Amino acid sequence: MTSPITSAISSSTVTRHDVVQSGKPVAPLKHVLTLPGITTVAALVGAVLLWEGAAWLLSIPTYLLPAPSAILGSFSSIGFERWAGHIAATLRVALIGYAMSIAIAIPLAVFMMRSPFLSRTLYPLLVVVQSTPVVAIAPIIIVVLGAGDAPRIVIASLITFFPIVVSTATGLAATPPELIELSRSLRATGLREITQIRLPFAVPYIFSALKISITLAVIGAVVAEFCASEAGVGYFIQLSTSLFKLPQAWAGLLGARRNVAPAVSGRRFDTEAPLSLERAEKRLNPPRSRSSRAPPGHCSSTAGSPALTQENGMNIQTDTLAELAKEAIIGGVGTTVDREIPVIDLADFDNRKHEIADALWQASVEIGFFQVYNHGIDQDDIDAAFDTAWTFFELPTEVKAKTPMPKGINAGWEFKAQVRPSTGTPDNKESFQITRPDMIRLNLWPSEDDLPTFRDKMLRFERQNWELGMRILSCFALTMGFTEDFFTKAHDPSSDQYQSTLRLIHYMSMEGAKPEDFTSWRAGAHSDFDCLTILHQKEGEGGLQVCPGKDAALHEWTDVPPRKGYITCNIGDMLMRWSDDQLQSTLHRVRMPREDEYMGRRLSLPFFCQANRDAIMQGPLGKYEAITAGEYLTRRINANFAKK
Ligand SMILES: O=C(O)CCC(=O)C(=O)O
Ligand SMILES: [Fe+2]
Repeated sequence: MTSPITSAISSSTVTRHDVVQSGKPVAPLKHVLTLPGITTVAALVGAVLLWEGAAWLLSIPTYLLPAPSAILGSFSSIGFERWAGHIAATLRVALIGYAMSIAIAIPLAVFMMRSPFLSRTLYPLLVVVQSTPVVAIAPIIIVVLGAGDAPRIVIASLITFFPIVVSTATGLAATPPELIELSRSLRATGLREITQIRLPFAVPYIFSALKISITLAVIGAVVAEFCASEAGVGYFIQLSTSLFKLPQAWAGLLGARRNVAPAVSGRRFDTEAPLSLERAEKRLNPPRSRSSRAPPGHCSSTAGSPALTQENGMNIQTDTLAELAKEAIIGGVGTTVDREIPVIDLADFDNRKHEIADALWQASVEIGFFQVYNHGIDQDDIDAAFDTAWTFFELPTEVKAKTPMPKGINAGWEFKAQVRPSTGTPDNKESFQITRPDMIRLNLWPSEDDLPTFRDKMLRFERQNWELGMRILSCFALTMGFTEDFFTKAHDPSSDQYQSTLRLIHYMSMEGAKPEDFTSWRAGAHSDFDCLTILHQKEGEGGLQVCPGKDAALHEWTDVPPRKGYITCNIGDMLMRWSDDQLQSTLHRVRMPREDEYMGRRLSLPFFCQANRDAIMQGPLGKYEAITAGEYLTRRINANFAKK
């Protein structure tokens, strides 16, 4: 096995460049040569030396090709103020034209996407304008608009306009249709569909066009200055050539390359300027370790291999599971409202089964969350399970890292590795997951030396939760018209296909944390993958919030405070599918503590009743295509955990 620490902690500071297979450091020279820009600078210096040598050896006349040293000489003879004046003039024209173009092109693309009529009418006109060489129409525009900056700004704007309109329209139209359907089913307004779904999805397309257009804007400005101007780099080059001052013309050309282009694009070699396009793109569209972005025009995903992208705090996924689409559009903070969470008494279960089944059904159809009491698990057993869980989290990192969670598997230890599709940031937590067959198959139990009796205690608690889960699920089976043991058979614990999971979660203490740490989530908004979740929490360690389906578009969240003696339960996506969407798998999340709340560590122990791998899930109405619980779960896990 590779070092457990490096394989378990995905955000390790050790990079592949630093270590080769043998573990020895990479040779320093090789390291230097791989530094970005070094080889480019070396090639540039070589080319300049060759040019200089050729100019002297072959005695090339200065008016044909001046030597680099002659160009350098004219640079210094021109004077800084003159340079700065010409560069500023070109910059001003290029940037105003570029900004004007963006201000018109993006709204126009939105209108064209909304109106096929407008699109059919305007698109051919745009193609005609684009295919007319700007050099050809520049003199006409100058005649029409007269002297001053106006004609030059229009020319810079015209040349940049087409790529921005076309790319933006393409990005807006490429939004996955299931996301649009989902937003409409959540009654999102047209404006919200554009601003929160289509535009964020189009961000990479728009930025590709902006990057191309920024250099086009400089070309447009310089071309316009060739035709009519009294300042600017184009004017300076034109003037220098007409006076046969070729080294000066070359200096003007290199000055434009060296100063104008990087200034407008915000890039100087590999260093980012504070206002660069790339920085802006990263802000709107932060790359993440596990996201795989398709370049504009390429759709990268196939069913079963989810690809995630994040746009403006909202994740867009290309896996076709509708549940992922639901999670993807609910990353924001939203507001908090009070709602009643149903409370159900499970006492005298066998005699009251039908009454309990009705109460469970009603709660699950309406909100998908409920709390049960008289549930049959002793409070002492629950308290003991929390204590045992803490003995695991207290272990030194290197001991926990002996049992790391393998890729695509719901078992073992992970540290801040779960990135929710809703937020795109890792949950602020660590967890240890117990999925019985995987623990043996992949040797994921902590050893008895490291943690005596842990395994036995956790297995006992796992079994108690399974029993409670099956009791509740048998009520749903009754109401759905299945045999009472339908779900118990689908969660058969004696099968090697068993994949129900007991999860021990430790949310880090926020005592003394910086204000910015409170902007992340302990657990980002999600719906559970399973049939039913049985969630043990400790009184005083709140933070769980739910956002029921019909109100999801309003982003209204409700706190569900833990109460001693009550276990919070919720329907998961497997059961929602299996019931043809009659039962609600509700979005929920764990927020950071508020100022007046307990700031210490938070523990929770959810048990996820996940149907066995070989169970085929399909509801009586066949609303969803049949899928095995094994495939379903793998796809959901892969959409949540970093690829290793
Ligand atoms: O810790 C909690 O209260 C909720 C955890 C949760 O929702 C989950 O792990 O799916
Ligand atoms: Fe959950």
